[in-house]
Amino acid sequence: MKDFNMNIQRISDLPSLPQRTTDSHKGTFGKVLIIAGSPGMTGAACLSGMAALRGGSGLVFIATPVSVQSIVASVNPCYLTIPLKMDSEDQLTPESRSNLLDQLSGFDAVAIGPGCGQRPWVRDLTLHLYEKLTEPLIVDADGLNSLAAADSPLPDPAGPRILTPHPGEFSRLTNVSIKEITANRETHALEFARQRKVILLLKGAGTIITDGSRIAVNPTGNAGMATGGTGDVLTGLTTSLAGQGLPPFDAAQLGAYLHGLAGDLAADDLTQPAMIAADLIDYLPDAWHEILANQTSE
Ligand SMILES: NC(=O)C1=CN([C@@H]2O[C@H](COP(=O)(O)OP(=O)(O)OC[C@H]3O[C@@H](n4cnc5c(N)ncnc54)[C@H](OP(=O)(O)O)[C@@H]3O)[C@@H](O)[C@H]2O)[C@@H](O)CC1
Ligand SMILES: Nc1ncnc2c1ncn2[C@@H]1O[C@H](COP(=O)(O)OP(=O)(O)O)[C@@H](O)[C@H]1O
Ligand SMILES: [Mg+2]
Repeated sequence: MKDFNMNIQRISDLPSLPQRTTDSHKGTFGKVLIIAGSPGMTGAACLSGMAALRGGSGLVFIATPVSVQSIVASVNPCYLTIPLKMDSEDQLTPESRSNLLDQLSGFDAVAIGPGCGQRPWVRDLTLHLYEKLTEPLIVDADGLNSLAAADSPLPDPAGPRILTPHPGEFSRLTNVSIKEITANRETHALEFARQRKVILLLKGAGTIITDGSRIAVNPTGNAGMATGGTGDVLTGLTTSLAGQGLPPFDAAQLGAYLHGLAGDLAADDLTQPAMIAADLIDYLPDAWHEILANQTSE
């Protein structure tokens, strides 16, 4: 295999950041939608929504089941929420589905999966968005499980797709064992991205980002991030950057870098055992400081 490794040695190797001119307004930095959350897993929705805000999005909407909408809305006043109403078959009601789909073209990027649970509505919506959405779609967690459970082979997507599995989710997607994936991460990641025409962000120590030809191995992050919710944070961050107009590969690469850098800064202050996913959000400003300072100095 040709050596495509593009390890980020210097911050200037990173993709260029969205520029903030003095006359910018919240519409300049993207309006994103995150379809996330369910009873018992509202945290995933809140974490990804807050991460998208700290990623620099102008507007963040969280579409979540109406039964948990007030819980999700209560955690942070800066994102908005859209209620998802279910019928007796645990599918979206026709009104709720059309209301959501009618709004989609107004978003610059969409994410689905964090904390959704493996419900009929999640599978239906994930497969519909995966095939039809023309805007960038980030698929994580139960969105990935929906793709993995699909009866027929996945169609070529209508727009850019960023899939963000950990090895367990990737094993379900590929029917390759976790052991084999872990032993040959780059090979399996490259092949999947090339075959499915998507950006694959394979999480773990040394997260891999590939579009099937280019490949980058993320140098930031630490084992303190092995705590529930950190993947949900990455989904919000990646969606935010894609919503700000970064090409999908760059959004995934910069998202992973920022995410891991926030994790490293959190670990320095809080120790690896004591840090939690919410700390990554609190340390994103410091991570931005480091990246922005280096971008101007180099
Ligand atoms: N606060 C909230 O609301 C939170 C909500 N969350 C939501 O929970 C939902 C389920 O997501 P999930 O990742 O927790 O469970 P799942 O998809 O079953 O994967 C775990 C399995 O994969 C295996 N595995 C192997 N390698 C692995 C690796 N490197 N990293 C991770 N796992 C690895 C692992 O192996 P084992 O532990 O057996 O060794 C285990 O068998 C999802 O919607 C998510 O958004 C969470 O984000 C947490 C906070
Ligand atoms: N040992 C580690 N070193 C670096 N990063 C890690 C390590 N363990 C976990 N991470 C990162 O933490 C995140 C875990 O994602 P995920 O398993 O989806 O968490 P959750 O679903 O609980 O939010 C990924 O971004 C992964 O790269
Ligand atoms: Mg996850």
